[in-house]
Amino acid sequence: MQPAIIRAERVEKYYSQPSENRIQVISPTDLSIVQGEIIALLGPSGSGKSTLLRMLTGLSTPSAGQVYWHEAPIQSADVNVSIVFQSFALFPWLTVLENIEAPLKARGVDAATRRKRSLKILDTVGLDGFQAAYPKELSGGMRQRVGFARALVVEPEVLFMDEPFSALDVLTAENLRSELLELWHKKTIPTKSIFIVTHNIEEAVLLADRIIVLGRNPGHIRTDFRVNLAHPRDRKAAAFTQLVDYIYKVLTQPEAPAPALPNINGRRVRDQREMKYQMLPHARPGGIAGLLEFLLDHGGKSDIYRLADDLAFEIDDLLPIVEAASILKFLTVTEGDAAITALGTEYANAEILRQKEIFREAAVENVLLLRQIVRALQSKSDHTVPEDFFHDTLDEVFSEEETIRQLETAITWGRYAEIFDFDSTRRRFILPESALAEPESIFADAPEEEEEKDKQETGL
Ligand SMILES: Nc1ncnc2c1ncn2[C@@H]1O[C@H](COP(=O)(O)OP(=O)(O)OP(=O)(O)O)[C@@H](O)[C@H]1O
Repeated sequence: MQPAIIRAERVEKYYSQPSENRIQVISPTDLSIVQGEIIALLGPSGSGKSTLLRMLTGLSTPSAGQVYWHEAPIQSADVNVSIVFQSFALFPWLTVLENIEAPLKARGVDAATRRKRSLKILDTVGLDGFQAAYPKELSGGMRQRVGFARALVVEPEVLFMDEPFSALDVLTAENLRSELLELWHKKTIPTKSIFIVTHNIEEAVLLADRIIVLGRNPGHIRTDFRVNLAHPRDRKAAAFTQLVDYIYKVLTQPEAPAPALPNINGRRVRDQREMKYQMLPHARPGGIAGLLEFLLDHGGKSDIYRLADDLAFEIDDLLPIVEAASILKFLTVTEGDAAITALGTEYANAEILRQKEIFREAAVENVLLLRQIVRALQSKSDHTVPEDFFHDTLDEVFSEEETIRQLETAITWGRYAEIFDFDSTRRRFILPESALAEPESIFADAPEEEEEKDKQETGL
């Protein structure tokens, strides 16, 4: 799976009651927020949506389990999130501009920078001209714009919203929703993920890339699925109403197991919790070769943090390279140590052409996406396949942004190792002449057996 920005592992929440000992509000729950997605959290009143949101932001500590921020325990991490509340939660005694500046002031940002950043975001959310107004002079919609501006001014990595539109009239809510989507899709805001709690099923289907529905007594995830509909979404489209109906069914049958996910446009909607698709780390073959050569020159084994220091790499830049080398079985990682394997040693010592050959065999054997590309190319009489074909498969598992990155990495690896050619004008994969001569040689086992095994492992 894709690395999580925030990951909740078996989190639970209990509250003490004067009459009883305690009540459980959330039962053990796993949930990850990854880059590039808008998640909508739906559920009946009292199912624990706000409680879960507060734990994911680090505002509230789970009674059991742990929340991680970039894999570090959230309580000790430098968390960069903001929350937009239903009630706007503005300071009535401060002007619009001062309200927006407040979180920057709390973070110790100097006055000149505060002013500059606040004016810029004020402009982005359509509040120019209102900087000197007080909240009570504003309509609900304008107040919530201030709420958005105040949340966005700190450039949060994850933007949380707790029913942000439910105190607004229908038209104002619609207007703000589409403006938010525009900021997100045009990347006007650097926010990497949005998590929105809502009661409104249509709002969830309009906005979200992924929808989670909670059940109650105690709160638990009943369904968690990806919404693969292009934007702008049409409320009247069959696929849209099918999803709305499905969620409605889940919510109105609280005691029954969640009904089966529907088929949308001929494809079954996937439960996110079933997804086991391999995530390709974004490393270049040159980087992998460089790492192996360095390891070989330094005794073949090293602590990964030490390695980052020695190479003057940020750990976050080194980890994908280590992971890629590990997927290819060029090295093994145990207890924080990376150790080069016999295959890795052979690769590091080989001449360029032999290196490509070793990489090709390792990549096709160990990387599912590359295997699927080769298989598709071999099955086509013209030995070409459009990129879109794989885009659609990956889209079921990854966000749009990650899907593009997965394909970019696969193309880089495939081209380097001469597994396939890629026509970047027509966005098509092409089987090279050399593979055509020996079509089966690229698979260790018979293709059908391998294909069956891949399907069983990934469900795709
Ligand atoms: N501080 C608290 N002390 C005791 N119980 C609490 C506390 N906060 C929340 N609860 C209880 O936890 C349960 C979940 O509350 P929460 O507000 O998270 O649900 P919700 O799904 O967000 O509800 P709503 O949709 O009505 O906002 C409710 O039964 C609520 O009464």
